[in-house]
Amino acid sequence: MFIKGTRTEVRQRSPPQKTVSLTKVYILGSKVGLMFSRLRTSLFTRVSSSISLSWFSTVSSPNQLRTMTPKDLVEKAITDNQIAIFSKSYCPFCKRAKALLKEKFPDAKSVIYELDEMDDGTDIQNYLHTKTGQRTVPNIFVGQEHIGGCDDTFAAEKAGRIATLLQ
Ligand SMILES: N[C@@H](CCC(=O)N[C@@H](CS)C(=O)NCC(=O)O)C(=O)O
Repeated sequence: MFIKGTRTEVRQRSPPQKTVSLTKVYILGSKVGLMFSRLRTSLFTRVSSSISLSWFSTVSSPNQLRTMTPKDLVEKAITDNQIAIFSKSYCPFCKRAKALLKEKFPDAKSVIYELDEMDDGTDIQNYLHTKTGQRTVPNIFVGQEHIGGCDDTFAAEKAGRIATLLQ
């Protein structure tokens, strides 16, 4: 603006610094993130223990076997159990097969490995592929015999083969 030939600058005040409030937002964001992370961990722990307490009553937790090689883990799971299921927690075929076997054979000594939740899950899946020729999950063994995937398990159960293998 010009007044009497002299240039008068009209300076606007710079807005108040936002650093403090941004820092607060950042801290709040971190706290919310931490809360979600804790909630997720607690849910995971609860789900894992509820599975362990129901159908795998007589089997040691899969986590205790983590130091074994993939081959030893697979072979021990098969020899130590009547039913061994190599699964992935989110897999719908795995869910169907697990539900069927649990419903029809609730007393069978069983173990389920959720390969997607294990550090060496991919190595275990690779070993299963070498052993059985099957690349997919679920990969199921009953009475030390390879049954196959979900469809194979339903067919075997319908044919009475699983009941026979468990006798
Ligand atoms: N027909 C198969 C289908 C199994 C299948 O497609 N499983 C998927 C997961 S839902 C799989 O193994 N994908 C490859 C992988 O996860 O490595 C069965 O009855 O088991």
